[in-house]
Amino acid sequence: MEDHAVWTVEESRAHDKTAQEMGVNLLSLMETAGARAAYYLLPELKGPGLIIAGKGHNGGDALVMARHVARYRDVQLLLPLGVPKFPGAEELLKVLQNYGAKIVAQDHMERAWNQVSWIVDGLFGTGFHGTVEDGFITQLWKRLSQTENVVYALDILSGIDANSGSYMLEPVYAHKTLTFGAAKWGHFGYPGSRFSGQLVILDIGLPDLGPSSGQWIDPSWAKAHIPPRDFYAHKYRRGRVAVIGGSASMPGAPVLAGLAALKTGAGLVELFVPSGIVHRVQAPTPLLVRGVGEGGNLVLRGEDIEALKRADVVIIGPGLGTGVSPALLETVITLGKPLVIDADALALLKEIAAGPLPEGTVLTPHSGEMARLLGITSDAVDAFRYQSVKQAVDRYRVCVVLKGPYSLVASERIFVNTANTPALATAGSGDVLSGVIAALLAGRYPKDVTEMTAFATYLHGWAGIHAERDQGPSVIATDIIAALGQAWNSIVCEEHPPMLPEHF
Ligand SMILES: NC(=O)C1=CN([C@@H]2O[C@H](COP(=O)(O)OP(=O)(O)OC[C@H]3O[C@@H](n4cnc5c(N)ncnc54)[C@H](OP(=O)(O)O)[C@@H]3O)[C@@H](O)[C@H]2O)[C@@H](O)CC1
Ligand SMILES: Nc1ncnc2c1ncn2[C@@H]1O[C@H](COP(=O)(O)OP(=O)(O)O)[C@@H](O)[C@H]1O
Ligand SMILES: [K+]
Repeated sequence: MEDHAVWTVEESRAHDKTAQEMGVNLLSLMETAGARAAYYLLPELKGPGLIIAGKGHNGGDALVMARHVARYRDVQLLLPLGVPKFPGAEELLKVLQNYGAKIVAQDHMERAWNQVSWIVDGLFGTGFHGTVEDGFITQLWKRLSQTENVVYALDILSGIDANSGSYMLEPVYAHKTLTFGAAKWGHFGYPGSRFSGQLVILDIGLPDLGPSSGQWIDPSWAKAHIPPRDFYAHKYRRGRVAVIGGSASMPGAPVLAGLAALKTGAGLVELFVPSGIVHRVQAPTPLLVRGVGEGGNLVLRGEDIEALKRADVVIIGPGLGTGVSPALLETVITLGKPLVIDADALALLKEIAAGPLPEGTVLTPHSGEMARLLGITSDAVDAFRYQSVKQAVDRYRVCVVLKGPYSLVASERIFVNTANTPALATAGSGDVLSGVIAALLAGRYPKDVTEMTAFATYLHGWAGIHAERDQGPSVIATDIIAALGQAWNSIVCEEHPPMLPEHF
């Protein structure tokens, strides 16, 4: 059984259906889900509480949970959509009342609210779709958004679309989400991830259906994917990275990418920047710097191309600026080297004829760059991150990283980066990521590009976490580079990043 899977709604239903075909009846699936949620939560449920149950199976889980919790706590049950519709629901309701749980009438909701200290949301789960028209539910969610009580969500906070993370109701911040079988894409999408709180994955004995659409990165997975080191390597064997970028207004970006690549373990890094800015990037660093073209124009000459051919991986984009001809990218593609296409080079990609990109290439767009690649708005990318990254993989047939909190690293399967901190939201942080990815891909060991890139995003995330531990809110991109050493250590020690999903 895959331990760290992420499922679509369809995958979740397939597990449910197969379990039933194998002879586990629906009521016993709900029994396991509701009981596991109850006994996980009981130690932290202080005083009386309110459980909200909907009319589908998420409501069924809530009814089971209510019965188990009622043995130890005062439980009130709210049924905003009436009695659940599945066979056996009436009996579940009777039994939980026998155990002492009380059903609250809708017009007594306010009184019940004032008597409780925790609330469990079992209104909608993976079956939620569309918008909410029901006036009472809208009012209930408004009330919930203002509550100071602790809110727990069963499977997924009601109103979050489990395939995307888009959300339709008033903002409600769950303290924890107890999800069944595996995480869902909606837990990592936007704004779903904001409202889910700590994600707890409860094993409810569903069958193993093989590899899923993706997985979240777990510390043990990361440790197992630390690239091996050759004790006898010399700098030319550790991997050679070229960075093409820089412009009068952004001379620092290729330097950040280059330093990050060196610090991640590339043996040698050479920057290819417009001749006119060479003097501005020759800081006292171990980077080689080559001026290319005339003044501010970045045009590759024959000798530059020969130099580029010596690289194992070429990063193109950091600080490139907008006035560059798409022919530059076309030329670099003809080298056939694995590329990390970042920042302004992603805009060039949209303009060139769509031929196949070199094997081993990685695209690293943030939402805005992804929006331009796909010809949609960045709001649409944010609302459908899982779908957007899949679309980009289908179009370009290479590994694509959709950056942002819970970055998605995708090819056929999708990895979710679990090492996150807002400290990474600082100018140049993306340049650092492109350097980290390129250095890991340039290392000469057997590798899967998507797995290595997923590892790179996790390492970069950990560097951000350490930079924040050292610098508090004053992290800048060079602090992230400086913290890469500590980041490796955290991975070796299988340290847990903040808000890592828990598994029970
Ligand atoms: N995966 C597994 O193996 C297991 C899964 N389990 C649990 O099952 C859950 C999925 O159950 P589910 O399919 O019954 O859907 P659920 O989320 O309860 O809601 C459906 C109801 O909501 C309604 N509804 C929807 N949108 C609406 C709207 N906008 N406004 C108003 N109403 C709306 C919808 O109405 P309809 O669309 O049919 O008119 C229907 O009545 C899953 O999250 C997990 O908790 C466990 O029990 C055990 C194993
Ligand atoms: N709130 C956040 N949580 C986690 N990671 C973040 C957050 N904000 C930004 N990041 C990460 O920081 C990097 C920012 O990249 P990018 O936007 O390209 O920055 P820049 O263009 O300034 O270099 C990405 O790796 C992104 O995933
Ligand atoms: K729910």
